[in-house]
Amino acid sequence: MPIFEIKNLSMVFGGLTALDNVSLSVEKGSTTAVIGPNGAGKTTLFNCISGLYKPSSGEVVFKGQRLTDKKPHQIANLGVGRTFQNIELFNNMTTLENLMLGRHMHMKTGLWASCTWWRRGSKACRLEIDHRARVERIIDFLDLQSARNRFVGGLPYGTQKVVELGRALATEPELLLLDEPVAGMNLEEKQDLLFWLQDIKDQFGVTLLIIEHDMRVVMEISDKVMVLNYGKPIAYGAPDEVQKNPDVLAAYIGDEQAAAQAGGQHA
Ligand SMILES: Nc1ncnc2c1ncn2[C@@H]1O[C@H](COP(=O)(O)OP(=O)(O)OP(=O)(O)O)[C@@H](O)[C@H]1O
Repeated sequence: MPIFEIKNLSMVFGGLTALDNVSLSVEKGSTTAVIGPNGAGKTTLFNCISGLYKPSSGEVVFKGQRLTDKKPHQIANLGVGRTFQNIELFNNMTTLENLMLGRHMHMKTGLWASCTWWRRGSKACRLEIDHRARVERIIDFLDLQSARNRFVGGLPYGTQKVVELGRALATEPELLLLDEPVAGMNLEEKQDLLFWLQDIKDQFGVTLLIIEHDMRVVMEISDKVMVLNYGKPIAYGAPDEVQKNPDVLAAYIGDEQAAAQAGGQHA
C-alpha cells in the first residue's frame, strides 16, 4: 500500500498551467526522483505537497490523510519534511541552533513546565536534554561536528546544504522532500550526500521524494523516476527505462535547443 499519493493534481497561475493532472503513487521506504526541464513544474509540485500552494484541483494524500487543505506546519507535524532549492536557514544562528529549531514542533511543553526548564529533573529539562541528544546524533551522523557552533551564514555552501538536510531530519519526517539536494556541491560532497541519503532510507525507513537535475545522482539513488514537462507527467518508471524513453529525450533535447537559441540571441 502506498504511503503517499498525488491524485490528478493541477495548479494554474493566471493563464499558466504549472501542473496538469499529475498523479503519483509512492511506496513506503522508496526513493522517487522528479525530473524535468527548467520550468516543468517540479518545485510547484513540492509547494503543493508541503502546503505552500493550494492546488487548483486534485489532492495529496499521506498515510491516508488528505494534505490538500492543511497548512504547512500541520503537514510538517504529520511527518512531511522538506529542504529548499535556495537554502532556507537562519544565517545568524549556529548549526546546532538551526537544528534545534527543527525540533521545535516536537517541543510541546506547557507554560508551567517551560518555566521550570532550568530545574534539573523537571519535565521540561528532561525534554530539552532529549531534544539536544537527538540533534547531537544528527550532527554526528552528518559529520557536522566542525560546523556545530559556527554561524550558518559563514559556512561553505555545500556544508549549508548538509545543515539544511540535518534541520529537515530533526523534524523526524517519514516523507522527506529534497529540492535539488546536490546542486552546487563538489564531487566529494555529492558522494557523501548520496551515502547519507541511502542510510536515511535504509536505516531510518524514510521515504524520499527528490527533485534533481544531476542524472548520475538520479540513476544511483532512485527506485522510480517521474518526468514532468510543461507541468505534465510524460514518463514514469525505473531510472534506466525512463532514461531511454523517447519522449523524455525529446523534452531534454528541446530544452537544450531552446537554451542554445537563447544563448545565440545574446551573442
Ligand atoms: N507563484 C507563482 N506565480 C506564477 N507562476 C509561477 C509561480 N510559481 C511557479 N510559477 C511558474 O510555474 C512554472 C513551473 O515553475 P517551477 O518553479 O515549478 O518549475 P521547476 O520545474 O521547478 O523549474 P526549475 O528546474 O527551473 O527549478 C514556471 O513557468 C514558473 O514561472
